[in-house]
Amino acid sequence: MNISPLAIPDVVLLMPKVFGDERGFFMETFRQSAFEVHCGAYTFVQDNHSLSAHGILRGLHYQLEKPQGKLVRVTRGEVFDVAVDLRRSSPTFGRWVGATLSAENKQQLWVPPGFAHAFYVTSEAAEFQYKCTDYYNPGDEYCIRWDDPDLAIAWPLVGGQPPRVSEKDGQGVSFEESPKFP
Ligand SMILES: Cc1cn([C@H]2C[C@H](O)[C@@H](COP(=O)(O)OP(=O)(O)O[C@H]3O[C@H](C)C(=O)[C@H](O)[C@H]3O)O2)c(=O)[nH]c1=O
Repeated sequence: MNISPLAIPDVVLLMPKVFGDERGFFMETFRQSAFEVHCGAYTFVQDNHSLSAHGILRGLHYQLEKPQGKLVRVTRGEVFDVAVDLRRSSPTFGRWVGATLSAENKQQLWVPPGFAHAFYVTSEAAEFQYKCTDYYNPGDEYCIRWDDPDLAIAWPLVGGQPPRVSEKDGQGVSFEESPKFP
C-alpha cells in the first residue's frame, strides 16, 4: 500500500499494490495493520455500496453526533471525490480536497471523522464502495450544498451542466450555517 500526500494532510490517498497476471489482477483492498500506519487506529463497523448514473452527485454529507470516518473506493467507472474539513480547530478548517477515484486507478481515499463527504460521477455509471467507522444514524445526518460559494469546490462538471442530486441534497444548507465540529 502506497500513499500520496494531499493538501489536507489528514485526508489520505491510498494506492494498493496490484498483482497482475494473465488471469487478471489481485490486490488487498484493506489490511488493518497497514491502514493504521497511514491513517490511525480506526476500526470499521459498516460497509456501504452504491450505484450512481452519469452526472449524479451524492453529498456533501456528514453525521455530527456519530461522525463517520470513510475509506472509499470505486469498483466501476470513475468519480471525483471530495472531503471538506469541518473541524473548527483544524488549520485546514473550511478547505476542501478532491481526488479522482476509478475502477482503473484502484485508488482509495480516507476521509476522517469531522469531514463532509461527496462524490460526482464522471463516467457512464459508478459503483462506490466504502467502509465506515460508525453506524448510519439517520437522525444525525447533515447536508451542505454541493455548490456552496464559500467552499467553491471545483467539480469537473461534464459539459458545464449542473449535477443531478437527490431532493434531500437539493435542500442542503450553506457551509456557513452548517453545524461544525470542535
Ligand atoms: C447512507 C445510508 C443510507 N441508507 C438508506 C437511507 C435511504 O433510504 C437510502 C439512500 O440513502 P441516501 O440517499 O442518504 O444515500 P447517499 O446519498 O448515497 O448517502 C451517502 O452519500 C455520501 C456520499 C456519504 O458520504 C454518506 O455515506 C451517505 O450520506 O439508503 C442506509 O440504510 N444506510 C446508510 O448508511
